Amino acid sequence: MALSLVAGYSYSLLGKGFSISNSLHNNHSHHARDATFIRRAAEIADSSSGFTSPHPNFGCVLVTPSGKVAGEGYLYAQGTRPAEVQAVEAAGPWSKGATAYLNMEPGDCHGDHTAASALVQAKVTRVVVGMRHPLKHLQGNAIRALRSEGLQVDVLGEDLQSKIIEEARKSCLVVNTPLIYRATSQVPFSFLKYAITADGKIAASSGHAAWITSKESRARVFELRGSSDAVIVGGNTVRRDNPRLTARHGGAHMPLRVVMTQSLDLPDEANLWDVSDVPTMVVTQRGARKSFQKILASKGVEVVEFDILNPRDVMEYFHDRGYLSIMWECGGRLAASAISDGVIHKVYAFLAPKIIGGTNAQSPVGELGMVEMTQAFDLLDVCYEQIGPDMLMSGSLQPIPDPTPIIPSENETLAIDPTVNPYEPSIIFFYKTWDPYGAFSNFSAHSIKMPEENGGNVTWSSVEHYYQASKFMGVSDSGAKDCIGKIKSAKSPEEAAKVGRSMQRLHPNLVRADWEDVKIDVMYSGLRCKFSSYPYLKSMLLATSGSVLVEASPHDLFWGGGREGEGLNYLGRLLMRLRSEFLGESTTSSESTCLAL
Ligand SMILES: NC(=O)C1=CN([C@@H]2O[C@H](COP(=O)(O)OP(=O)(O)OC[C@H]3O[C@@H](n4cnc5c(N)ncnc54)[C@H](OP(=O)(O)O)[C@@H]3O)[C@@H](O)[C@H]2O)C=CC1
Ligand SMILES: Nc1c(N[C@@H]2O[C@H](COP(=O)(O)O)[C@@H](O)[C@H]2O)[nH]c(=O)[nH]c1=O
Repeated sequence: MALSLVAGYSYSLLGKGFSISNSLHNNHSHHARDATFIRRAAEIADSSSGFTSPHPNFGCVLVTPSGKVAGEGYLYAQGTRPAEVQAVEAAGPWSKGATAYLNMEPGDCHGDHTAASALVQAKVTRVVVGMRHPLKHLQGNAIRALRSEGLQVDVLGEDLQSKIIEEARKSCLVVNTPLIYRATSQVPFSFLKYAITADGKIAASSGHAAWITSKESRARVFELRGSSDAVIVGGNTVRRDNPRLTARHGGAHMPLRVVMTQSLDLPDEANLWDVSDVPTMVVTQRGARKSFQKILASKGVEVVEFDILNPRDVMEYFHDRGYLSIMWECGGRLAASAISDGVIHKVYAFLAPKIIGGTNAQSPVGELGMVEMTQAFDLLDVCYEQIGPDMLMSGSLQPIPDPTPIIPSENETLAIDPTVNPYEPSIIFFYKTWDPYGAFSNFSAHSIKMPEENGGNVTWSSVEHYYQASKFMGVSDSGAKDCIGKIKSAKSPEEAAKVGRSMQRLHPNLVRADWEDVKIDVMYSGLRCKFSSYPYLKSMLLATSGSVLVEASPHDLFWGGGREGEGLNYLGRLLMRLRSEFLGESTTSSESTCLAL
């Protein structure tokens, strides 16, 4: 049973040990109680930080009418089971009549096994939502769906308003700051981290910087790296420090390592060129040192050229790549350029109790062109924390953008734009699961049941799990079976992709010999199964009729469309083929190998 009914205390199965005493409960207003549990939902929403790549953070706390926590859940990664589904399972019969506290409105509310359907089926009667989903195409949908099922839905800042509620709402904004940036600007959330001496230097005048801060501070830096999609340094830092930039924090997630360099005058040998565990990307000026670009590519380093290399264009590119959170770990020159471009949103300054002196020793931010103190940027929401002998000061350069929506009226109808010709073929882009049409992605949380060679059948958590595992199928080697097992038990599609790709690279002998010939068919059978198993997905696909479907991956030139349309877009093509088949337009209807779930 998920609930411990010790008088005045509650305890969740997740072992996180959260409780609220009856006396406290009795003494607080309803707002205080709602605020407490919303804060808790926001707190657990961040539980996967450092283990998976940044994604929208969802937490759910189910509370009985007497104020006891019956179940909790959080989203582990994109494409995994919703927080609400987990909380309802943990609460069992205690869900009935309970209040669900959600830090953010759920995204997907179509079909079964979604956050909304789980709450409805479990007979939850009230839902308190910390904030509406900030992405426009998802905003309000789940709230409307829940209300239409008769649940009372109270949204903080709309249905509930007070100082204590506003503070609780802030914790919801903070835990999804990167997503809010994605919704409100064309760049990911970025933070600048640096280590300085007490006299404000990031290195000695010689350029030597290892180390300014303590082991404890550097351990915190590893955590910050682990919570990011990418870590960026400039060319000088590579030449001077030969950094590794890995997240050695004990979590599973490793960010992409990025070097920004105009000259591409980088060493032939560097720690960052070892990509056996973590990928590296070099972003540079178009045409820079073509021969060195080839050397880097031969080592497995991705090189991306820009017409004019600058932080803003790089961040816009990273936004298109679906990244949510970026850490800048560069020196003062690049930091100043990024701040001037307006792409740095937060600063983490680690201050060590040391003096190094030196008139030529660098400071963490180079020339910004300011001449009077009144021009200085004031940091907002500043926090101070002692870490070992050092101090960490963090603060925002800009307030978190306000995602407050214009609340759509109940009977609002979509205005028709007369400039749009409905007969003109349009292009529908899809990529990350939280994008519009994100359900088309292989990483979406739709399990599929596929037949096995021995006549049985297997359920795969996502098309990506099935696709990656297929690389090793039919190979009579216990190593190949191990790979399949590891991919099958991967906790998320991104983990399945990581395991599959690294096994393929490290053990090419375990990959089926005909993989390159069959991979498109394998993908097609997985997609066919997915869209046949979920009627609402099939309808969604059919509704795109007349539009070209493109996987908007700017870097995958086989499955995706590429940055400038140079990709082969096989994923989009297969979906269009499937759509034709469903529409009965295709004469080459393939035999379905999918089993009903
Ligand atoms: N204590 C700390 O927290 C840290 C200290 N350091 C120290 O800082 C020093 C290096 O500092 P610094 O040279 O400022 O840092 P970086 O090397 O991080 O940044 C400057 C370099 O970035 C590249 N770059 C690309 N685009 C731009 C752009 N638009 N504007 C500016 N630079 C761009 C250039 O590389 P290219 O020349 O290849 O074209 C340029 O030389 C080293 O001594 C290092 O040890 C570095 C990081 C953190
Ligand atoms: N010197 C300095 C930092 N420097 C940063 O760390 C990088 C080295 O990372 P790695 O090779 O992974 O250990 C280096 O290039 C620079 O970006 N960081 C800190 O927290 N404290 C310090 O004192």
